[in-house]
Amino acid sequence: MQWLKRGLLQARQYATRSAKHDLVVIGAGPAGYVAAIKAAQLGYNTACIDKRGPAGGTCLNVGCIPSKSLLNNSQLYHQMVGGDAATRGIVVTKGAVKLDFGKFMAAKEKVVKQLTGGVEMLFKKNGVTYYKGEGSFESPTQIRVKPVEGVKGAVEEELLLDTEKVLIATGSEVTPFPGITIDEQRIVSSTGVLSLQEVPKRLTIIGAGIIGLEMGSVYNRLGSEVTVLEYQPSIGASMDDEVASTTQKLLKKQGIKFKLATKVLSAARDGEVVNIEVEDTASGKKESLQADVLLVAVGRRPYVQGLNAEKIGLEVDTKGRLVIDDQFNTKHENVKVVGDVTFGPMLAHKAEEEGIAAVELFKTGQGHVNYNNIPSVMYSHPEVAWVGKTEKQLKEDGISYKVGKFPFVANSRAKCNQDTEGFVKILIDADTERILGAHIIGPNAGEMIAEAGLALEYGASAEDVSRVCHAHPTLSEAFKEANMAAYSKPINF
Ligand SMILES: Cc1cc2nc3c(=O)[nH]c(=O)nc-3n(C[C@H](O)[C@H](O)[C@H](O)COP(=O)(O)OP(=O)(O)OC[C@H]3O[C@@H](n4cnc5c(N)ncnc54)[C@H](O)[C@@H]3O)c2cc1C
Ligand SMILES: NC(=O)c1ccc[n+]([C@@H]2O[C@H](COP(=O)([O-])OP(=O)(O)OC[C@H]3O[C@@H](n4cnc5c(N)ncnc54)[C@H](O)[C@@H]3O)[C@@H](O)[C@H]2O)c1
Repeated sequence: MQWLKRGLLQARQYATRSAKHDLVVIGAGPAGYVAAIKAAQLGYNTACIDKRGPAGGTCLNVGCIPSKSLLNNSQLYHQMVGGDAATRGIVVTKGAVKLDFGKFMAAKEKVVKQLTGGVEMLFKKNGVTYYKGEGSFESPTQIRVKPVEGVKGAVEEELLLDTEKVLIATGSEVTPFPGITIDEQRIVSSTGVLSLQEVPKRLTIIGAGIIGLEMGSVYNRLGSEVTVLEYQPSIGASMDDEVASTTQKLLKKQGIKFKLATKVLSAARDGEVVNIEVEDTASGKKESLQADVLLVAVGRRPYVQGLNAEKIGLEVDTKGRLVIDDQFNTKHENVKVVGDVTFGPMLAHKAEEEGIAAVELFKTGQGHVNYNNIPSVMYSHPEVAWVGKTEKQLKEDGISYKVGKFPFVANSRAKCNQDTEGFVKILIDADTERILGAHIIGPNAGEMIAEAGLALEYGASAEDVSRVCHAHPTLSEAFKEANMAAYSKPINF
């Protein structure tokens, strides 16, 4: 009997604990956490798994949120020390304003902690079970949760979750640059650049996309000599061409140096210095550069490591994205995929919309995301924001269009704010005058683009927007006037 007792005890020790849920969401980033909350609200017994520990994914931990804290506070600092305060009659005694870089970084960490903690509170409030651990497929209806070393609050032993439905939201990771080793000290990714120990004297950035330009703006304002190396002949990834060239002009005026059409041949750390070899793609001329910190920001790629997606035969395309149909379905009818790990722009708000739509599709069979109406915002100063079609896309699609433009220099609020750089550009269908795209470079462009999104969603014409009473004096009057310019004439320019 003694041996039987011992055997039973051992079996109990080795048996994997299990739990049952209606829906398991893998990943607690903007796609996953929003989906999990929505699912719980719709009555599903929902679990969410994340191996990072703190919820919120890339966006809250090492993306949108920390970068916007640094952008906001560096702009404030720059306004005080860069002479801007003086032009407003605010006297800042030379040397009186100092940067406490430790506290500057602590402010960023505080907001990250508040928001990631906030998500975990929302999980509790809505009855979502949160497992801190790595989720992997055993079968389409069984997910194993494994402990993760070093993660506070992680599950202590493996769990097996039985579930009816699974939503994959495992996000993305930094795209490596072949031959360049990231040490997150001197050669950093977007994660390392958010946590530097000091302001580098020389910061070189590979990639003039959104991360490169946002982080370049931060350190340029703090006093670094910033050089951006870009393979393409223009900056700003998918921006409208005219907006991209204006953005480059303004960032150059702020002190950022650009080397476009430039191929990076190699980069390696030598003690405290990073040596970079580049080549001009037109002339073939080679050049050696030195930096104190090198940021590699050449994009992000889908992340499926540890998911065991192959065990259930999920398809991955040549770019590493999990393949789905237009309702987020994989080959298994109970497994859907949303966010950065699948098709579409890698943006937090796109991921959130997909999370909600996928859960609604599970529940009711109805759910939708309008991919022609996903805004993009670059949080530089001035901000750059756009939604809908660019001129280039309209030309490629053979759609005839009209352009309405209005500069902020003619907007009274921008004048009061002494912040007049940039313009609003509206693209409308030449026949119907329906709005097809909006492109804004200017103060608060990121807020203003929501009005364009609303107009686009409801099929508004430029005249519809122009006949809506906009408060005076506001920056949004520039949006109204650009619409007037598109179908008729503006008043103030
Ligand atoms: C520096 C930077 C700034 C950015 N700024 C903005 C911005 O201002 N606006 C914007 O819209 N977008 C921004 N982005 C992009 C944005 O962060 C992403 O588009 C967004 O986070 C994608 O959400 P997601 O939920 O799909 O994936 P993620 O946020 O990447 O979340 C995926 C989560 O899944 C977890 N996970 C992965 N595999 C497993 C597994 N097997 N088991 C358990 N957990 C797993 C990961 O730990 C991660 O927490 C920024 C990105 C960066 C890097
Ligand atoms: N404000 C925001 O919404 C925000 C902020 C940061 C990041 N993000 C998202 O994060 C993702 C990643 O951002 P990112 O800036 O790394 O990518 P990105 O795609 O925006 O830009 C990458 C840039 O690197 C360039 N590049 C690629 N290979 C190169 C090479 N070998 N040499 C030189 N240049 C090269 C590309 O031409 C491009 O201009 C993007 O999808 C972006 O949407 C969004």
